[in-house]
Amino acid sequence: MPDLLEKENNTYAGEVNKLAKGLAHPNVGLFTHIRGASVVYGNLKTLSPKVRKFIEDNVALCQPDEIHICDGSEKENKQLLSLLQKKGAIKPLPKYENCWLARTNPADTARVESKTLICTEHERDAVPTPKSGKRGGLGNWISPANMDKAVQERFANCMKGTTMYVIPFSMGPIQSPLAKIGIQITDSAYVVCSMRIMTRMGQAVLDKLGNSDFVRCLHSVGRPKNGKLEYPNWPCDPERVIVLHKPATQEIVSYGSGYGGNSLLGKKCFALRIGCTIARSEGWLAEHMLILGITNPQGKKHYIAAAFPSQCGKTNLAMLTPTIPGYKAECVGDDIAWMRFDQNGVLRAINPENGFFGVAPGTSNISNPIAMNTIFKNTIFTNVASTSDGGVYWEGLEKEIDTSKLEVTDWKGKKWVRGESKTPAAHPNSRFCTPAHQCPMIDPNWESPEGVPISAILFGGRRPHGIPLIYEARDWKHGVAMGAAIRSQATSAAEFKGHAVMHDPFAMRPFFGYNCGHYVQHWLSMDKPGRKLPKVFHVNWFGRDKNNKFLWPGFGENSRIIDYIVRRVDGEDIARDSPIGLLPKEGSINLEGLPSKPDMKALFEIDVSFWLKEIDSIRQYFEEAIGEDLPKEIYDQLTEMKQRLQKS
Ligand SMILES: Nc1nc2c(ncn2[C@@H]2O[C@H](COP(=O)(O)OP(=O)(O)OP(=O)(O)O)[C@@H](O)[C@H]2O)c(=O)[nH]1
Ligand SMILES: O=C([O-])CC(=O)C(=O)O
Ligand SMILES: [Mn+2]
Repeated sequence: MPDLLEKENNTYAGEVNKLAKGLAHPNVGLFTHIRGASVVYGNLKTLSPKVRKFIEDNVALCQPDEIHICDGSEKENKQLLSLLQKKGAIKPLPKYENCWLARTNPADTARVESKTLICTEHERDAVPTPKSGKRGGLGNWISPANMDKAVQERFANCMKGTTMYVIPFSMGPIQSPLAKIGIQITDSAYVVCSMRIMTRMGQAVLDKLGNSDFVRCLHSVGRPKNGKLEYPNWPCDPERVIVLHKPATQEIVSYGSGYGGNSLLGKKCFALRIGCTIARSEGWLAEHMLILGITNPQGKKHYIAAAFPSQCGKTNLAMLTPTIPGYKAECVGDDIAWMRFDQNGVLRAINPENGFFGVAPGTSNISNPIAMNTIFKNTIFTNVASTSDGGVYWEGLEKEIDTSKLEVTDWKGKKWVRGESKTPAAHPNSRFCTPAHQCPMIDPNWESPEGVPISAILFGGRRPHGIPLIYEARDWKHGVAMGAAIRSQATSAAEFKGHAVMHDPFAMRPFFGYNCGHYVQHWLSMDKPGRKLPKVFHVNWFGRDKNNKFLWPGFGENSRIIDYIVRRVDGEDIARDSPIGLLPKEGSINLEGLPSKPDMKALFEIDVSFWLKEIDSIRQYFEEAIGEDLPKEIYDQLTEMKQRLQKS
């Protein structure tokens, strides 16, 4: 494949002139300049002085040839998609409507936690002080001077010969008082098209912004130091990847990766890492949580929010198809929740995103029919396999796509044969990026400016052994301790190998924007007079039996647990005490109609020796990773639980 990016005439203006005559934005042709770079798309006049200054500073740094100010229009989107296609960065999937496939450099397929840093004056503001030099794994710190250096080293002249895109975007519905605005600069059209799906993007955001401040986001896919691109279709610089956040000035800088979690800066970087620092100072919560609406057979509706680590079932639960009769589920969000108590003391949540960036493998009509009814139009797929009929394929679709009659090309672009090929067809962290409004069960209130009221919060993770299917916190403090103590098997969402059980407080380990201990303190501080605190639960869909089979059928059958939760919220007397929290009374989980009875004894067994060990390892982790920064109340919770277990 020739490196089209190298060619001078491959600039955006060149493309527009050659390819897209008549499609171009009215301002193309009326070139103006910012520091020598020509504005080839968009209207400089609509930019506030602050936005203009932000662009100017970064033009001076990155030295792009051209500047494109995104308006978010359909026309613009079409142009960029055809540009990406021409460059070989994406290919169309003609089996579906307006769907595209991107294959990344195989070295750029997931978030890189070790290269994700928080920049503060004092290290302790960003990360907890670990005991005696042990690495805590709860974030990485960088000093302001080193951040400046890292930026200079990577960004100086990094956009020479290319186009700089300026993306104004809103996290949250533009008119919501809970929404926040960012501007992302990037040199990737893939990022622009993806941001258009994942956020509210374009001119309307600039109109709303006026001359107010915004979160400053700078991104470049970068280039290796030697200038050689191993995968010209997917420029990146894996060796020098870095994702930086400076809460004090609300700045995000990301270099070297085009993969969503590192490059769509509205998502993890803004909505979680910077978001949680804003939330802390303004008294609310920015969380790695799905938001689900659930209406019971009597017509009463509740909303729940749930935090599970990456690849642990948020999207699937957010798109639940209840298997018990009379229940209706509706989706507000699948990954991030911004929540604040209103003047009536009700916790209200918005989904700051506008689309789903979901894990493809495992998604099927059996596991998640709702996702399957969402993703086959206007979607960008990344690192899935493709089929000779212009469709997509991944592990989990074996029963739905007969690959014996088709040729399959794996995520790396190689021929793949089921049963013969030794590697998976799709990358385990391959994703779909799809508009939320296409979801057939999207909640009528999903864009409600004031947010939806939250009745229950769930924490969970992948725990093969020892952790029951569901248990309930005794009170808020216990619930906060539950969140802080989340552990889960590693997945392919980040760079870790294997399935070791890792600690992941609040499912936020990769996403803390400030010291995790202070974060836990912030959660404790939510308990104020006059507030209706949600009930807190811990769930585990991933328990396994002796043969390593899942004990619980999961997916749609999780509605049986959601049913139990909303009945608890409504005050039903169906829980019993146990040393670890409240467990369902026998017979209180509706199992009617399940094709085979799960082993409820195994699903709810409380093995005292397991739990004593579990508590010791959690305490050890807290002491080593968070130390004195963790509030004493949380250590007390562990002590009390241990005493209860020892008495039982
Ligand atoms: N056994 C079992 N697997 C599940 C269940 N729910 C989800 N999974 C699997 O877990 C994997 C990840 O599920 P997702 O719903 O995409 O996870 P997520 O938390 O949204 O992931 P991120 O987008 O990385 O944050 C998929 O392979 C699912 O098939 C369940 O109830 N039981
Ligand atoms: O950020 C990403 O890569 C995708 C995601 O939702 C997660 O990992 O939680
Ligand atoms: Mn996620």
